[in-house]
Amino acid sequence: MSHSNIQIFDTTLRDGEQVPGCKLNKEQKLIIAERLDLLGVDVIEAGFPVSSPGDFASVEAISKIVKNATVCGLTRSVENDIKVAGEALRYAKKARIHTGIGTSDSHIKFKFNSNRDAIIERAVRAVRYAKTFTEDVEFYAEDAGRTDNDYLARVCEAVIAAGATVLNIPDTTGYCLPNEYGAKIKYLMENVKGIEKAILSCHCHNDLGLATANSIEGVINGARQIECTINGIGERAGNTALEEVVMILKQHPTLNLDTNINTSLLYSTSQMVSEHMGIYTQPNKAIVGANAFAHSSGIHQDGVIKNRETYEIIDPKDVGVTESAIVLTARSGRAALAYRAKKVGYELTKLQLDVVYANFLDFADIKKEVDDSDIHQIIETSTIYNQIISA
Ligand SMILES: CC(=O)SCCNC(=O)CCNC(=O)[C@H](O)C(C)(C)COP(=O)(O)OP(=O)(O)OC[C@H]1O[C@@H](n2cnc3c(N)ncnc32)[C@H](O)[C@@H]1OP(=O)(O)O
Ligand SMILES: CC(C)C(=O)C(=O)O
Repeated sequence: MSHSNIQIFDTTLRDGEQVPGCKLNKEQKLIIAERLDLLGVDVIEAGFPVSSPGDFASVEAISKIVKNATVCGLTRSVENDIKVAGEALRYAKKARIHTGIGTSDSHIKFKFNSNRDAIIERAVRAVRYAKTFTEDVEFYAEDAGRTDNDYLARVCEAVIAAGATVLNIPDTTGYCLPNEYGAKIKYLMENVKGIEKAILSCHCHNDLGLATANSIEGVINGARQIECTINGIGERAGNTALEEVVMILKQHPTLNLDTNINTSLLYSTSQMVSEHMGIYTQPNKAIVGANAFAHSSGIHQDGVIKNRETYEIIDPKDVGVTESAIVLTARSGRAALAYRAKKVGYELTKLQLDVVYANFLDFADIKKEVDDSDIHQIIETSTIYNQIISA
């Protein structure tokens, strides 16, 4: 079976930048946009042009420099938002306007004090107007996760008829269970007239820690685009993490789903975004966290030294990490100590290792991590040091 391509829509510069305290200036946005283009994302959501003169200028500047990806600007279903986005995107080689409106009963009642039919009319008007600036118009049905499927299908049909080519089905509040989100996508694939003229997109939030799982269920059920951010940053608990969905699809070839991402740039891109945004990445973060390829317990270390695959499903080089780390702690065993001692120049016999290991445990019990200089000290202060160096 041939593989289907999943489009990666990166929204680090838009939804990612909605994180409190992580303002980026134009220069930083340009650096990140260039890197995303190199990484191989298909779409860069560069900002929300009507929101401020600074964001307009950033989207315009990004449009001028991006070579391969489509550059996208977000709008509400408001004529002036769309006009301003069209202007900001006018230099892009490939431009997309992303417009939309809330479709859940909660949004319709409380945000818009409106009704279902009127919301469809506003959606259609927005898409038609966006089409006067670019052929590539994506529509988001905000809070689709809590929108009932029949009405959502009606919205989708109406905006496809108006010319939308991508239908974004956001789980805006991160509410859906993976099977529910997958079933929603399946329902739309099976019940929306004209669905063959558009692709469905997953935009999932992480309020319950399900953003990645939901996005994967979405593409398994027929969606062909995932909206995500580097390190999963984004509004509240964040968005689907780009590095996670990309590596899931790569590590599970039986899903027959591919992306265009150059995965060897994932780690350095994560570091770059974290530095510019001033947002620290948790050490246990999947794929790009400092501990993602670090082993500190003896049984695991022994396995990894014998064969990396015993405890690693990803080759660190595939994501741009040079090598796995064997971290020495009080939970480490002899195999790990011998491995690290060899790296700093000591080839220990089995007998020598037993003696040095006893010394090591005293040391490790009072230190969080035993480093290279500690290893020298442990060996130099051991009773058999002379025997080790004369060998
Ligand atoms: C789920 C998401 O992530 S959506 C994107 C969220 N990102 C942002 O909001 C960042 C950019 N936003 C902004 O800069 C500002 O909110 C602006 C410029 C868009 C609007 O600012 P203001 O005009 O001052 O409005 P404010 O933000 O207070 O309220 C939002 C208004 O937009 C309306 N609105 C919200 N979403 C939509 C939509 N998709 N389509 C049409 N109108 C909408 C609200 O109903 C409200 O209108 P009201 O004042 O008539 O009640
Ligand atoms: C604007 C839309 C796509 C969004 O960010 C959401 O619904 O979470």
